[in-house]
Amino acid sequence: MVDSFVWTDEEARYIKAVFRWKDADDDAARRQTEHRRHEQQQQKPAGEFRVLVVGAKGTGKTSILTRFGQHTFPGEAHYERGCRRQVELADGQLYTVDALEMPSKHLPSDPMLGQALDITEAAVLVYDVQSAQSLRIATAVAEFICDNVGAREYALMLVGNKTDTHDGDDTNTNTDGDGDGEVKRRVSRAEGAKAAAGLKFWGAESGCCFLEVSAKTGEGVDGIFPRLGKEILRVKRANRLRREQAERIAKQQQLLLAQKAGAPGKKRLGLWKTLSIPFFKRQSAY
Ligand SMILES: Nc1nc2c(ncn2[C@@H]2O[C@H](COP(=O)(O)OP(=O)(O)OP(=O)(O)O)[C@@H](O)[C@H]2O)c(=O)[nH]1
Repeated sequence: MVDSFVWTDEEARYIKAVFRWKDADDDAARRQTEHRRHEQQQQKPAGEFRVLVVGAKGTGKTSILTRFGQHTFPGEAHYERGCRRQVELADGQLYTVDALEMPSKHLPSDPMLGQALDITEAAVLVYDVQSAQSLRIATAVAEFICDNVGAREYALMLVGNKTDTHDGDDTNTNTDGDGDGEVKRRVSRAEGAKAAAGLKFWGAESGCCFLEVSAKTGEGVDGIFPRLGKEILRVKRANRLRREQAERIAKQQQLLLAQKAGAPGKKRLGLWKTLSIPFFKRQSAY
């Protein structure tokens, strides 16, 4: 077979058999995936997450949602400003994610952002790794959210998009503004991670979650919502524990007050009770 480019009948049969086997293998894998998808569709989701996707203009919010919802990069024909999809968390449970983009033109409007916060329980803050300004906007939005949600449970995630635009170097590669027309990474992964760590939110010791992705290649995008879902559950658990602890303390205080009120030496008996006590016992009743 090595010496000749013409296969013998036996070789041809062998090759065909291998390909058939490969096809069968692929078919089995495809059937398994479809079966799993079907099973997931039948499975009742354990819950639902309502997520706001927010960030400066052109950071790739629409592209991320399109990649997440339709597994494509938006062309001229279709794009997503909101989508609904199920994700599986690490514990194997399915959750429905309802993700909604906040158009960047509404970003400077506090009431608009406030309304969007009211109907969501988590936000993905998107910045473009080619723009330090977009990271500053994302952190400013995070601070606005922290100030506005108050005691309400809310989760955050910082996402650096467009990682495909650099050559894999993790450092800040172009700050010289040499005008060569090529846009490079202006925010290193370390800077993004540091910004996320600085966003202390809902008792997260290490700051908010952080991820770098590329909506164009799809890298990392599928990790956003399962990770955020996990964070939402953590925040909810932390809030429930906080509430339970506050209730426990309040109960203990009530008990202490009740004990204090019920402890004052001997009680003075009413007249009727006093008269009903035999005479020889009355003295000791006072
Ligand atoms: N190279 C690259 N380009 C991207 C990526 N994501 C988005 N873009 C491009 O960035 C531009 C803006 O993307 P959009 O998804 O429209 O950004 P947006 O944040 O929704 O924009 P606004 O709605 O205008 O705020 C488009 O030209 C996209 O093709 C990415 O991961 N890599």
